[in-house]
Amino acid sequence: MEERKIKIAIQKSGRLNEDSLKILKDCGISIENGIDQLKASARNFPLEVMYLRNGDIPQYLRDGVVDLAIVGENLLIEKGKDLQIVEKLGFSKCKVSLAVPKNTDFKSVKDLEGKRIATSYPNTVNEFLQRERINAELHIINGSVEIAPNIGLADAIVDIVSSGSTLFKNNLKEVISILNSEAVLVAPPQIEDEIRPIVERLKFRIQSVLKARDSKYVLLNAPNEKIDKIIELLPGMRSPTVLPLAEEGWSSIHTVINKDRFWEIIDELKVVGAEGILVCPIEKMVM
Ligand SMILES: Nc1ncnc2c1ncn2[C@@H]1O[C@H](COP(=O)(O)OP(=O)(O)OP(=O)(O)O)[C@@H](O)[C@H]1O
Ligand SMILES: O=P(O)(O)OC[C@H]1O[C@H](OP(=O)(O)OP(=O)(O)O)[C@H](O)[C@@H]1O
Ligand SMILES: [Mg+2]
Repeated sequence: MEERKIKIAIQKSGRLNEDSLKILKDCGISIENGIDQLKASARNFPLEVMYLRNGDIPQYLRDGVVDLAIVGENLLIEKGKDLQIVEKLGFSKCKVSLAVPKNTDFKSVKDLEGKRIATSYPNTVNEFLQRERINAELHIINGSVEIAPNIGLADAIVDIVSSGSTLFKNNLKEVISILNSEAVLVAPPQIEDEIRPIVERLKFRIQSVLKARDSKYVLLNAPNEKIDKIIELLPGMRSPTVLPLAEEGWSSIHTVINKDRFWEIIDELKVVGAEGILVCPIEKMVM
């Protein structure tokens, strides 16, 4: 009997497409490429990719057309509250924010009372307005929401903000951040027993890739009398590796450092006497 494959939905084109395929590739899963194709099979993993519109994916998951998907977390808040997050993926980070024309004197959320808000995310906005006990009029538009205030269609907008340059170009300012989002691996409310082991295998690989993306492998040399001080500064997976150098009285120390704390630790290491510091990317980290 042929092994059951899991079907994963990836955005057909747009913000999530490239990084979604990249994370699968980094998991060692090679997919025959073809953006014009609707689906593609992995050569070395029981997985089939279906290229779909982001906005359609929640319904495909519920209908069982696909078993998993990569979408923006903001989409779940908008139309996928019943779906479950299997893993947060760390890319496509953005906010869903309320913005108003730059020259608007906006003091608080109360200023929205009776105003017109343009958005592509009506459920998210309605939930926000209810929470804040505000009545406002929604204008649902599917794209280029940021031009709505300039053409007189709305007093405010709610849309995705990342660098802020779209707001800037349209003379708008962000006044309230409603939620934060990043790409997530999602599943329907119930994962079928038959595919659960494959989902777990994929999740394990993704976690190894994400941990590696967050970490650097650091090698350095130090005189033996400085080793204790240096080790105090190093987190490491368990504890750092210390190896003798050919030169008497010196050692090489190897460890793993989280990229967020990286420069801070390197500066401290130099101060206590580390030399010849090498920093290397890590491909996978299996814990
Ligand atoms: N500027 C951005 N920076 C970072 N992430 C973003 C940005 N814009 C959108 N995203 C994230 O990527 C997801 C997909 O956005 P994109 O604009 O590519 O597709 P869409 O128009 O929502 O969907 P569809 O595939 O249905 O056309 C969003 O839900 C959001 O999570
Ligand atoms: O803060 P920024 O970095 O400017 O990003 C925000 C913009 O990015 C998204 O649009 P996208 O470029 O995906 O185009 P779309 O409207 O066609 O989806 C989003 O809808 C905003 O318009
Ligand atoms: Mg968009």
